[in-house]
Amino acid sequence: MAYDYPTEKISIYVSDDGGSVLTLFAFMVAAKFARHWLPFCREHNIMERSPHVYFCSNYQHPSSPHFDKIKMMYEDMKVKVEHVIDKDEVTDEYITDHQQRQVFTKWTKSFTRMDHPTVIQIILDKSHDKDISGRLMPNLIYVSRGKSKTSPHHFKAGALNVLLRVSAVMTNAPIILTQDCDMYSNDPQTPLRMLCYLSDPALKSSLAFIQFPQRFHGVNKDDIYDNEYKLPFEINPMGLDGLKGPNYVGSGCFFRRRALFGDPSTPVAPEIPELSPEHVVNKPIRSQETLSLAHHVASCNYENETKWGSKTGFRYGSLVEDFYTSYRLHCEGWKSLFCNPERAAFLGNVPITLFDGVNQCKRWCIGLFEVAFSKYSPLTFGSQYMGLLMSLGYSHYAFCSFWCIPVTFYSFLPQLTLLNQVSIFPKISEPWFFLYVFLFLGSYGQNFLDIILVGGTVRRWWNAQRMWMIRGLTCNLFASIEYLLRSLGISTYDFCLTSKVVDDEQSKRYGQGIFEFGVPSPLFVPLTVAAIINLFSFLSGLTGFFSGNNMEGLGLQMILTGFIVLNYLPVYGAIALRNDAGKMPTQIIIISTFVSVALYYASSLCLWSNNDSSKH
Ligand SMILES: O=c1ccn([C@@H]2O[C@H](COP(=O)(O)OP(=O)(O)O[C@H]3O[C@H](CO)[C@@H](O)[C@H](O)[C@H]3O)[C@@H](O)[C@H]2O)c(=O)[nH]1
Ligand SMILES: [Mn+2]
Repeated sequence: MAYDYPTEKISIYVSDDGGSVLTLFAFMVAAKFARHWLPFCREHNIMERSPHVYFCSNYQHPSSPHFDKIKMMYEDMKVKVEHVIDKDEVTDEYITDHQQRQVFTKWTKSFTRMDHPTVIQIILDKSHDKDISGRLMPNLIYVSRGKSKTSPHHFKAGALNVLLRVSAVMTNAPIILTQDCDMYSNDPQTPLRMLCYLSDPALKSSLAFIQFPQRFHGVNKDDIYDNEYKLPFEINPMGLDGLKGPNYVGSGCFFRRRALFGDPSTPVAPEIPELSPEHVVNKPIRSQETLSLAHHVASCNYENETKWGSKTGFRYGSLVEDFYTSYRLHCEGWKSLFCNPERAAFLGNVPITLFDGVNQCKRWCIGLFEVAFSKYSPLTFGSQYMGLLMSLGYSHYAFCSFWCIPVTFYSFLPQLTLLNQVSIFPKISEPWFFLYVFLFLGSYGQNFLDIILVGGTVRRWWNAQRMWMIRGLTCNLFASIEYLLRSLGISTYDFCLTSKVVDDEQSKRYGQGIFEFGVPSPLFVPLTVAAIINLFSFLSGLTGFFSGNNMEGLGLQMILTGFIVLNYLPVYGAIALRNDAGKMPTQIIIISTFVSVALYYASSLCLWSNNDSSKH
């Protein structure tokens, strides 16, 4: 709302997919505060337009009565919202007028998160609502789409399509910014940057969207979980920008509305003319007609037998609706652009526990598999419609979980054979030895350069490569198994939201750079087994060397195992040295020990019988 842009041209649609009366209440209170906040930002030319960030930051705030007053208002607003959240209901004391009471009556007894009618509430209307300086305010509209247990809701893509339709009926602006609930705008000038591109006549006809990188606040010093994901959010998009453009990453992206309705040359007409990007809205948003049409297009059955999710709007069929939508747009012939200004345009939250991080990654990997093995697979369909390089770019993501295969092999095979003193790699004297060394140094060297060149540090690189290793045995592995089970019809999956809850102890440990396990989840078993086997294998190798056994040909295995042990130091700490709530849960340690011992015996049996048969 506080962008440096004519306010009467901005409309904000807030999607509350959970349908919570508390969210609506919070926005009503926030809108009141905005009447003071917007003029305050303009007058003092403030860069931090998120009040939370502004008041938390340590900048030199002007110490004027004006500042103190607005800070007090902000605190008041916060207390009000927190109070209502604690009570878990909007009590009468907070309802100021009849109109508000009217809205809240929509939350009847039968209203649940998964089953409720549409609620659309105009909180601010740019044709009447003014701020305290007399300027008109942007539209602020709360939308909670209708839901029923019997109709599919398609997760975030479904929510975005409802916003597309409701906004078409009410205001139909040609440019749309999508923004996640856990992100905020960090630069009031962003719309101007975006307009430079979108109004360029040379680009205009085929430019579908402009993607700003996902950047984050609150990442700890060395980014222990590689939450910044520099590769997919910053490094790769720069490369893709030289082809058809970066993929959409779900947030911080400006779309041309037209791009969601057919390819650049042949528009796909929506089922009612009011939804067409060409439609000119000529009724006030509060008119009965507009409101009832808006409710209609937001209802849970509206999409039945329409092209929504297949030919128009955000596409359905993958948990990574962002990736999939931009993939289909690129196939249709649209282009995109990457805009990466020095000051982050948007900043978001990161998961602060390993469990949340790998779970988020697991959802992405499953979603990517859904694209990889769909009839629109980037390898077959993609290479036909957008060229080899672009389709390789998309395939590289779509199939990324396959990393679990080499990572699993390299985490167990050299170690188990080392424990049994069997050599599997070439000896130092053989020429093949240098191929291994070259491949290892080459891929690690490239990754190192990539990260350093975008301003990363050596420690950040180290942590990023460690997380790659950990993801191979957690999210990549489990995503592959779950995808397989789903394909066989054994299970289904869900969009597990990334946790937005803040636990003080967890935040503290995250701040200190301590790995947080804590949750007794099967996700951690392969990782723990690998940690145990690598440690024992490395120790047995060391004793072998020092006691003068014949260790010829085991050098590479020793180096690899030592490297993995070094990477797993935080895992050993979590298993043996810690006592806080974030340590490795005892169940996981016990199960993993059993599995490790079993693996060791199984491997010895295999290798002995092999040896025996080769002697015969
Ligand atoms: O059924 C749903 C599920 C999610 N959301 C919204 O989707 C957004 C992203 O959800 P979040 O839990 O924050 O997931 P992340 O893993 O952090 O999201 C990343 O991954 C998603 C794809 O899986 C992208 O859409 C996001 O933009 C990207 O930030 C949030 O605003 C949610 O409110 C819905 O509206 N309805
Ligand atoms: Mn998120």
